[in-house]
Amino acid sequence: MYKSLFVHRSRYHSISKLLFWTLLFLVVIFFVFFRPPPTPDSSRRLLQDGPDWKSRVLKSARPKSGTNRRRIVLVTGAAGFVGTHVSAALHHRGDGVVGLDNFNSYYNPSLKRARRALLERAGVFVAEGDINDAELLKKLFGLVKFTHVMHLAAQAGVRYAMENPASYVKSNIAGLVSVLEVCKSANPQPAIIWASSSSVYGLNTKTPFSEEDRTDQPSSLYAATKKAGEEIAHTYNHIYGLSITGLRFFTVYGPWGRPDMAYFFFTKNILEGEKITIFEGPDHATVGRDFTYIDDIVKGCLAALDTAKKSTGSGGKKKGPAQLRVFNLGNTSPEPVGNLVYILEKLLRVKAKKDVLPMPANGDVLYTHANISLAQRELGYKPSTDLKTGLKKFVRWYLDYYGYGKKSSV
Ligand SMILES: O=C(O)[C@H]1O[C@H](OP(=O)(O)OP(=O)(O)OC[C@H]2O[C@@H](n3ccc(=O)[nH]c3=O)[C@H](O)[C@@H]2O)[C@H](O)[C@@H](O)[C@@H]1O
Repeated sequence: MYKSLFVHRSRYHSISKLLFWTLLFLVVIFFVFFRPPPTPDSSRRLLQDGPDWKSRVLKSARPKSGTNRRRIVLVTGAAGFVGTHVSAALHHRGDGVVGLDNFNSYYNPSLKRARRALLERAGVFVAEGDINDAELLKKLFGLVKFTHVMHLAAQAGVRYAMENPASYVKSNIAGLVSVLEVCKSANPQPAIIWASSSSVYGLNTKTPFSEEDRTDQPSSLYAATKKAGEEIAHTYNHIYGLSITGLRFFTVYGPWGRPDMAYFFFTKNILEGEKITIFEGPDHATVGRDFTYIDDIVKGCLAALDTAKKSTGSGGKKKGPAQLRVFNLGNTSPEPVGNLVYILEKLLRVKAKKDVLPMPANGDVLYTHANISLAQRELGYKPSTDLKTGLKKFVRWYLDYYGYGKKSSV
């Protein structure tokens, strides 16, 4: 009996040994042959460690020689619509500019790459990376003493917030905090100008919207994250002495624009003979927007930067009260969405196939209209492009960029 038990045990041992070695063999094979490829983050980090990356950052950050410009600006979201235009304008006047963008796929990143190519041809380097990457931000601030941060990176779009709410929290709240954290610890601290939104007025019915009006009734998660951003700005200003200016943009449009916006995809659909939907409010109320042309917005951004006072703290310590501002940047001449479509039809010489439908409960608001007196007074902001002129410039760019023929009136 002992013998049979012994035989049984030794057989048991050899089976478990065999199992053990087979398992080990499989694990080794898995790691050698099926190891996951490096994540985009780690391969990006390799790029960021190269000497070429550093020298490109430093070169781009240098203000134009022969001018007395001293400003060195970090532009986040530099490959975005507003970011590209603002970076180009800052560089053009001689400021040092370093861009940062994560090239996410909210809309076709090839448009973002094309914008980056445009900037790089002009001499602006756009580093690839995320505003939530604290290590990357530290590295940039370690290399360059930024005087200003133009924080334009964000998850944009009102209606997409219902599809992907987490992306709004990640970019517009966590991302903003990450940028403010690196700014507060910098020595000297930069002044910050950042993109808020007209959507913070939410269900406010008092028009035109003034900075003093209530903004505690956001109608979309997008608006709520922008409103949260304004409160977060207050906190960092209060605790750390950061100089912060928030800009409430009103439906910005123009060349190199965002394909998720109505004027952009209406143009595409009209040209391709696809239907477009025009929303209307209860009792057939007209839906309207204070559409604002990109060049006017750029002027407003630069004026905000030029009038920003220095932050008062350094290395995470406040030394005194600092500037905290918020401005409407709109056109102050709202237009019904139907009018936008009418102008596009004329410019494209194509009749749109339209459906007029009640506005779904998707976070949209009925109407926006900016009171811009404060920006006029403090920034000298004076928008000068009407919707027809602005759309003409947009359509000209669109036809050229997407390679359409000449069948239009522009
Ligand atoms: O002002 C702002 O702060 C916001 O402006 C735009 O948001 P929105 O004004 O909703 O711009 P679009 O998405 O281009 O819509 C423009 C108008 O077209 C209407 N629309 C949109 C889509 C559609 O299929 N049909 C339609 O009639 C909307 O109701 C809205 O009145 C931007 O997308 C936001 O990122 C920005 O923050």
